[in-house]
Amino acid sequence: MDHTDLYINGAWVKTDTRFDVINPATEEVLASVASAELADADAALDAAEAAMAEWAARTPRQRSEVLRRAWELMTARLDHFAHLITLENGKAGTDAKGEATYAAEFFRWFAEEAVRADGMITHAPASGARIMVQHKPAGLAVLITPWNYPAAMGTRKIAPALAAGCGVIIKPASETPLTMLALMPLLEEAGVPPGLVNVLPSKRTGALVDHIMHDPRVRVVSFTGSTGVGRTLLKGAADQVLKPAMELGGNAPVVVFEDADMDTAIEGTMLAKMRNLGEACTAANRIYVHADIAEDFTARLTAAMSALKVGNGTDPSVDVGPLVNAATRDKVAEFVADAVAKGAKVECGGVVPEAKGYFYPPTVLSNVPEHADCVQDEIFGPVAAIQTFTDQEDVIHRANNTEYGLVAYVFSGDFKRGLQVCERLDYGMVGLNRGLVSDPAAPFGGTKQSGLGREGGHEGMLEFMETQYISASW
Ligand SMILES: O=CCCC(=O)O
Repeated sequence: MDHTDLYINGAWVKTDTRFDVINPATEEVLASVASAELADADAALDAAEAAMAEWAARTPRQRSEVLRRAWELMTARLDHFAHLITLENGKAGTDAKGEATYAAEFFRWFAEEAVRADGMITHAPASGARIMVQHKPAGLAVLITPWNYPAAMGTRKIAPALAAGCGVIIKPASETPLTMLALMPLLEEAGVPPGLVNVLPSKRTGALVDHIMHDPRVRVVSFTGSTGVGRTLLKGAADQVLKPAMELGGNAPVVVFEDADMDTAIEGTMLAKMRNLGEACTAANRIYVHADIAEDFTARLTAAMSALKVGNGTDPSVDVGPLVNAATRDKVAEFVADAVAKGAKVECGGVVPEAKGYFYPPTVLSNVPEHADCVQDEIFGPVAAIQTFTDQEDVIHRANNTEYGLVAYVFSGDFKRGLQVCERLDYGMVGLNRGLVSDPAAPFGGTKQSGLGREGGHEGMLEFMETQYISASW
């Protein structure tokens, strides 16, 4: 591996302490990576502060052109990034290429948004003073990214921060720091000045992030990961009253009505379930199928899941790679064992293979009871848990009956009915006759315990900006 050290102020910094990154398909050590300490965080903060002063003073068009170049460069190197993603995360080649493309697209989208930081000027109704509203870069941002999308969850934060004029410090997941480190030479080549983007992998995540969040120069904390860690970060952010952007857990329901087109419903459910082998906060977690079509739906979903080839993601014929680590694989196996003990039927899969690697087979469970753990919590793996319903009001209630509110999916042949149901679902995003909502041009984010703020779309850049209002007379 070429880039395994800290990246601070445009330079590679070695450390005494290092940690191993494991290939989930082979369980072998892939690389030994530098682990940042608090002094490294201080150096990164100094570098980001200095670089941001010059970067924020550039015109929006100048910032936009650097981001556009980053998109061009990454698009030309998708295979390189996809390979790295597969090596450290495990996901299959098609998933990895999809992620690399998605990741690059955030640079293009925010290159286009950088020149659209709108404002407003109007008259105060009573005093007649001019009300002038503009958006300014918020300050330094700390970005904490997860292992499930080592590239895309980083670029979804870096691109809007840079578009807004902010400097950043990234703490990538300890399981998957290599992709983010490999992105740094590309950003240099695109014209990102030294110090503006710094990457600090670390085994001391909690202490490091807490230290950074308590530096008064930091104004934004942006995190993607579990709700539990999000709550801890929010508590830490409160001390400095940081702007939080939190993309947290999900428990996505899929509702398949009796009037749904079956091909669309199967294709959409497969995508919602198996994109990223289920290791996504958007993954279908509870599949509610109308009783009249449940038998047919279950048989067809089982056939589609059974047809997927499991193996090392570097093999181009493989559809499903390993899960990221043993703990994730074991948790998935526990969810299945719990559901079966409570009455669920295994339609396919459900057995951990003997071979090396953190593999879990695509699995379909039918007759899953509402009190099964996999209905209450995020599975984060390739397990489709099917339940049935007969009444529309009942299924809306069950779909909303969770502390999470990230994404839901609805399948119905009646567009009016589908939209009416979508509007009654308490979720930040809903897919109607689609199993994919993620799009750099759309505001990604959830309600309730699924988080605060939005990434992508027009809203994404505003997370890194402060609104300033000037009351003027002239
Ligand atoms: O897992 C979280 C995000 C996935 C996505 O952006 O589609």
